[in-house]
Amino acid sequence: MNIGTIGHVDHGKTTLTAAITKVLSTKGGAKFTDYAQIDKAPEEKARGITINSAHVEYETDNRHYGHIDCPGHADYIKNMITGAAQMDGAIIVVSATDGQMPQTREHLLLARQVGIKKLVVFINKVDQISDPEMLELVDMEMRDLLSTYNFDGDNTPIVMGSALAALNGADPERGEKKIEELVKACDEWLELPPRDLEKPFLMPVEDVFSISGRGTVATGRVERGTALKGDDVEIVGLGAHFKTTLTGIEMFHKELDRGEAGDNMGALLRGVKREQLRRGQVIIAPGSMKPVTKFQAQIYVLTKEEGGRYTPFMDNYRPQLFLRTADITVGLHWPEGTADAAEKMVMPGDNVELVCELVHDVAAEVGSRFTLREGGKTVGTGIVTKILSS
Ligand SMILES: Nc1nc2c(ncn2[C@@H]2O[C@H](COP(=O)(O)OP(=O)(O)OP(=O)(O)O)[C@@H](O)[C@H]2O)c(=O)[nH]1
Ligand SMILES: [Mg+2]
Repeated sequence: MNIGTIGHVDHGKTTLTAAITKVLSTKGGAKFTDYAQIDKAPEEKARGITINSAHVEYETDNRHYGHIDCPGHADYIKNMITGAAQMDGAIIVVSATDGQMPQTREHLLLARQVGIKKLVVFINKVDQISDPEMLELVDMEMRDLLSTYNFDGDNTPIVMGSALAALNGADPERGEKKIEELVKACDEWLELPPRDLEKPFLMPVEDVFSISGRGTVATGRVERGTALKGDDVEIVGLGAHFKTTLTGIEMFHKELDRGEAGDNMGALLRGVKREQLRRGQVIIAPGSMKPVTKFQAQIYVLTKEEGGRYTPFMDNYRPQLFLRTADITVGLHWPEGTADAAEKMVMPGDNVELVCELVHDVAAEVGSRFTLREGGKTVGTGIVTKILSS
């Protein structure tokens, strides 16, 4: 399971990450990764964007966790939107001395936008607070805030402790014990995501061939789910929306009965003409996704250092949108009701919510990720947050 620490700058995310590895290392479930090793931020390339983040791993009695801690606020935003740090759950860290702050809220919103369903809260730096009523207040406010962003504010586990004490091996009541409590809360409250194989079948069409005497074959890499020879499937996107039957599955020139997530396969489709299929469409389990032409999305606009634009853009900016194998011109607009929409600019480095109007329909759903490109370079990356029209 993949998790990570999120929350306002300086509230103790990195200290907590180090502390978790320290406490679990004494039980043999982790290799201790000290603070300085985490904040060294090894560079990684993900989807054409450089992303600074640190990955650690640890194990509890019942789970293996991959854990991501990012060095800076902008990195969290990029990570969450690009999916470079695909989190199935997260620990939101909030300092007892400050309470909730702007990035506490922003990270909660983003967590919701990228589809994280459950969180665990760690109220940190309790060693600096002597008034128990203060802590109660932070607890109450966090529950309210969670509910505001559609998380389960009433039942979300909140653990109060000191990451620094745990890291330094001081004050086990506020330190080590609280880390154990936190990890237990993660084990019990955070839910494992469905495995790709259990999801409905989806294969983006990469290429199309006709094979004389047999019919039309679409090739691509299965993104999720499983398909069996003889299954009903649906073709969606670029003006198409029809049902057919998967009459053959081919891999490495061999006929097979089954294709699944991760496979590169050829799909032989009954009664389909070559002209009916195009790169950019998807072959899916019937009814599992719809064609859409307009949606709202959370978008991160790359800086020039990241290979993005040098200049801001305005309403109705029209780059190319790449979603799986599809490549479609899109008009970007401020959501309805935005004040001064005609003059408002989007700067490189911004994280914005915009409406995307496509010139052709594409199969998409809430959570679908895409990139925006212009003149051969990636200028932005986004995730669909709301379908507006199909
Ligand atoms: N008193 C006290 N200080 C703490 C505690 N946890 C962390 N700190 C201190 O708070 C400061 C910030 O901690 P970090 O772990 O770097 O915070 P962060 O959230 O990772 O910060 P950014 O990555 O910059 O957003 C450091 O000086 C830590 O030593 C704690 O439990 N008690
Ligand atoms: Mg940090």
